Amino acid sequence: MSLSNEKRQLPSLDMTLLESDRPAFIAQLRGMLINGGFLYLENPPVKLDIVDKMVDATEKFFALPPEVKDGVDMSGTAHFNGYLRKGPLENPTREQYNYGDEDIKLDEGAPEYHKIHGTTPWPDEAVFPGSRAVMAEYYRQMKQLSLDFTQYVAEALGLTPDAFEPLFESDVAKRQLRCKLLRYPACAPSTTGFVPHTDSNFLTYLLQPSTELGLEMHSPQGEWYPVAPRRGTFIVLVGRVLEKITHRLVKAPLHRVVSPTQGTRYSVGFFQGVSMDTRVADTKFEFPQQLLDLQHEREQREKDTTEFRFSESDRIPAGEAVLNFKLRAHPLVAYRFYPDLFPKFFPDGLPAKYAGAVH
Ligand SMILES: O=C(O)CCC(=O)C(=O)O
Ligand SMILES: [Fe+2]
Repeated sequence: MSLSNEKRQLPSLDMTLLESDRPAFIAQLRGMLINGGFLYLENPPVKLDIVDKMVDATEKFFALPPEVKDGVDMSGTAHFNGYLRKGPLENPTREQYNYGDEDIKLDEGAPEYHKIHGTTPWPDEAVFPGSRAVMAEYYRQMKQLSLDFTQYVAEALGLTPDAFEPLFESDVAKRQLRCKLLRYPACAPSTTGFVPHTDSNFLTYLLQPSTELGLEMHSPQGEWYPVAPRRGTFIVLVGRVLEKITHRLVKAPLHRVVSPTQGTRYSVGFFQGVSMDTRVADTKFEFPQQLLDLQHEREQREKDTTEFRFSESDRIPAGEAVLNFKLRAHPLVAYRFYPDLFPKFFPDGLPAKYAGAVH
């Protein structure tokens, strides 16, 4: 039977429980990971003062003149950081800005896919005063949350807290983390702001600062339902890497964004990926039978009969899989920064619409 949206109870995990009743916190997290793969994280250690400053910085970024935003366009770097606009200048359906760790230096002889990790083009301090520092501080705090939360997830899945460490760069400074600011302007009803997808990474932490609805989850019964913004929370989502390394003990939830019809919706995503060199299909974890039983019950209930299989992209290093995906999506970056790989993805050369950009 399908639930009407009014009756739908969305999973919510209070981080203060970690101190007062850790076993209860871990048990609740376990249930939410196995059944649903997403949750509202209440009372996170990242406090409202930095969150509010981050939201202010996000709004200020998108309010910059188009030529400033174009000056930090993603197509100007090899690292998939910077500004990206979907749709025409006057009428975009989505704008986005990605940034990550600074001071990344490629090791001598590193494989080509290590280039996905690198610096971000920033607007000049003169036109964007103070905001870069705020964004760096938000990133620092989210990074710490992601390191801690990874341990809780391992524990919730019946493993030792550090069980997932081998998946990540041993040097914490080099971990695959990215922050993405999103702006969705008002559009005609039922405009798609972000197509239905599962996140490809390990875990995602979404901040939804606007009151506008937009984010929707797909229920096992096949309905889309809203996941409304709640002040002071993050929405944590399981990504496909976590789904795969657990052989689907947890599942990455399908979600989408419907554009607002009035007002502007902002969202800030913090994306935690595994090491560029991790081959997802080579990982091996032993989960307690009691948890595998819960997985089985979920699969029965949801009539989920598809067999778990790794795909070809799980057998290559995770960074290479990310690069392959991104190069297809960003022909100009492929052309400018990955000339050896470019012909593999674009045997007929640059698509015509980019011709003007390379002369
Ligand atoms: O706009 C949002 O809140 C979600 C965006 C999203 O799903 C993504 O960037 O993967
Ligand atoms: Fe997503």
